[in-house]
Amino acid sequence: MSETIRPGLENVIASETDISYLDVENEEIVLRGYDLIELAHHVTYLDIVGLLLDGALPTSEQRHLLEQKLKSEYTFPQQVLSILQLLSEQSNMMDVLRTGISAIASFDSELDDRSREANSRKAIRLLSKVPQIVANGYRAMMEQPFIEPREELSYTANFLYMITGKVPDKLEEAIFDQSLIVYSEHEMPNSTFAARVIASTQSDIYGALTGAVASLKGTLHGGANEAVMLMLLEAGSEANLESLMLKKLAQKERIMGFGHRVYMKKADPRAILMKEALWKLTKAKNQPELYQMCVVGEEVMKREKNLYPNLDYYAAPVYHLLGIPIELFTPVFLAARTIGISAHVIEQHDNNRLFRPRVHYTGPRNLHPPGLNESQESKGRSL
Ligand SMILES: CC(=O)SCCNC(=O)CCNC(=O)[C@H](O)C(C)(C)COP(=O)(O)OP(=O)(O)OC[C@H]1O[C@@H](n2cnc3c(N)ncnc32)[C@H](O)[C@@H]1OP(=O)(O)O
Ligand SMILES: O=C([O-])CC(=O)C(=O)O
Repeated sequence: MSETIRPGLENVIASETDISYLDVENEEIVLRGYDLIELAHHVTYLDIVGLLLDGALPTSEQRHLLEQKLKSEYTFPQQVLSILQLLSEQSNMMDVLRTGISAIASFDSELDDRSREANSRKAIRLLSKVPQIVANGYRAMMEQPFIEPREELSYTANFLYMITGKVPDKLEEAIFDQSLIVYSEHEMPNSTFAARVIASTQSDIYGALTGAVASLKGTLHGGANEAVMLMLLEAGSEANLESLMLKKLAQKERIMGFGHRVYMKKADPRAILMKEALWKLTKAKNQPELYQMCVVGEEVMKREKNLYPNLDYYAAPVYHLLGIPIELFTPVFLAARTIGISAHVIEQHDNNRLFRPRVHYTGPRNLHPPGLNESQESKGRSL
């Protein structure tokens, strides 16, 4: 057995996949052969859903059918809403989401059918229901009345509407849609790996996604977008942000929204796209200070640590300007990533090999229970 250890499985190839690939050298996120950033400029989130689920970009007729299918699954079990209401009002919204996804599993009659067709149908159901858990889970915590999806709105506009209670304008909808695209899929991050590990036991797609939620909650992963916004609000101005960052760095703290296991010394292409989106939004909403503040933060980190922003750094202020509560930034990330994770679970089930790595053991050996002489052979417990 090879004894090479890669802590954090850094650079270890864990799977074969035809879903996506981070081509760091050429600064491209490859999504089923396309450049994700190019897609984000030219297609919608629903096209990405079709691409990830069926392997090809949908025609406009197929896109329409896909949207109809999603909307036909909007019905939501009242029992799950009641479960969400029973949770503590102090709950972290990712925990609420985790509970909600776990609970809706029991209402899916195809839960234990691992066929590609059934898995695809379950992915559609999840895409219809996860945004509702995000929006109504928050309402349950805030003791606000639940909100119903509106079928006359696009899938994306409805998601934002259910969160904010306000129908977004065209720019807000387009920028939110772009954010869902860039969050939709990213090769083998911790959450996707967690989902694939779970799916590799032949467990179901809901369980795999539930595990992925727990993974994404952490601040070294999806939780960073919320931490970024809290930092920006704490600073409140360009000058304060610089001094806050310098103080954190002097205390050897990590600055959320910077660095990345795969890109690390290169720009995250998605952050560049969200930076452009932030510029457009701050201009439309006449709030240039927020954009300027983020640019200063980026410059400080480049100068001090030679680190680049990741997607979470620029998605955070974008979500803030779209009126999304900070506690929902990471749940929205998960909702967008539901399609990517579903594609990975389907691929895992289609071509499965159980994940079961080994360890390099560093603990003691040859210990014996008290009272047993080292030279005596263990004869087992006499009962
Ligand atoms: C969409 C996403 O999920 S993207 C990730 C979102 N997460 C964050 O933004 C959290 C902040 N960033 C980080 O903690 C890291 O960059 C990670 C976890 C994303 C990647 O980390 P790793 O690949 O494990 O890199 P590692 O921890 O080895 O860092 C390498 C060096 O860069 C430093 N570093 C990395 N990121 C940061 C940061 N955000 N702030 C300060 N220093 C950092 C580390 O301290 C380390 O320095 P050292 O060699 O002097 O000890
Ligand atoms: O790729 C990663 O490790 C984290 C990330 O950026 C993502 O999941 O979008």
